[in-house]
Amino acid sequence: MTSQSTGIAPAHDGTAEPGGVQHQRVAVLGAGKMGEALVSGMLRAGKPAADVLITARRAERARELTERYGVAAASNAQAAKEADTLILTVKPQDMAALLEELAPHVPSDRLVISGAAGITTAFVAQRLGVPGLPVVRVMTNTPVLVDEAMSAISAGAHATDEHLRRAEEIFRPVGKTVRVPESQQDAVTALSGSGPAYFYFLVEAMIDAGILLGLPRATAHELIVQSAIGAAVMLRDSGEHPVKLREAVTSPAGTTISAIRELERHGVRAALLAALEAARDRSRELASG
Ligand SMILES: NC(=O)C1=CN([C@@H]2O[C@H](COP(=O)(O)OP(=O)(O)OC[C@H]3O[C@@H](n4cnc5c(N)ncnc54)[C@H](O)[C@@H]3O)[C@@H](O)[C@H]2O)C=CC1
Ligand SMILES: O=C(O)[C@@H]1CCC=N1
Repeated sequence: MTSQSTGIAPAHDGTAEPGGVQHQRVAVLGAGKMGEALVSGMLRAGKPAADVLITARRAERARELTERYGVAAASNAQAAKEADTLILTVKPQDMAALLEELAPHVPSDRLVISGAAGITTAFVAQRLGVPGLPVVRVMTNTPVLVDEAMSAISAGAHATDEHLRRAEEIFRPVGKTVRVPESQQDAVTALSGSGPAYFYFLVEAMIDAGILLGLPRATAHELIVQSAIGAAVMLRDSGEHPVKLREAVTSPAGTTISAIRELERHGVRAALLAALEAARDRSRELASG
């Protein structure tokens, strides 16, 4: 595919639009579930579709995204040439091959953002082999789809505050962002990257419990989902520690403490500690394939 066929001009660095808005072109390389969520988030946040490019392995997938969002599709090499910021959203296992394909085409003034679990900025920088190339690592999560993502952002060796700010501009409209040292990213991946899955797992188990207690599935589902939303909003908005919020539900000799005793007896807390440790360890392993 040529730039003529995408109808987009070569990359430019931060041209000021009328009104002073920075005009940066962003390419999402490997637009699967997370990549698509980011594209839709950037568009919801007001980024013009003309400033967003996607790449996909299958032509059919590229066509689907161009039709759905009005963004242009490109090859990986072309995206490297035409976008100021390259966001890599392939699976960790596909990262080495993507970087090998990109390496001859990435100019040193690009910002590369890796969103893959376990892949370090050093892994990306070493395989691209471009001296001084800024690389930022971001771990986000699927609530990016509803603008409630938790995205943790870390600078690689050559990434400056300005590069972190550019990454935040992309991820902040779709949720909350924090800056963390890269040494914490495997733990972050275990907590907030995978975190939504643990909550879904708990909700699924509690719906089953409702069935056990004789409730219709739809009723159990509605009761637990709304309780989860209510609890999440209280956690976020009250500023209270979860222990305090739990204590407020737990009446002396009441129902909640009977349930808590069973959770403790079955080692749910210990299971969560072990589970997140396993996720952290798996994140560490992913860069080695
Ligand atoms: N799913 C999740 O909850 C989260 C995922 N992540 C990370 O996001 C990344 C993507 O995950 P998903 O979106 O779930 O995976 P996905 O499989 O839906 O998307 C990856 C896409 O990359 C494409 N691809 C692979 N190699 C390519 C290449 N050389 N050129 C162009 N396209 C290529 C694949 O065809 C696929 O469409 C992973 O690295 C994962 O660790 C991060 C946070 C949360
Ligand atoms: O399960 C995974 O490997 C990805 C990374 C974080 C969430 N999902």
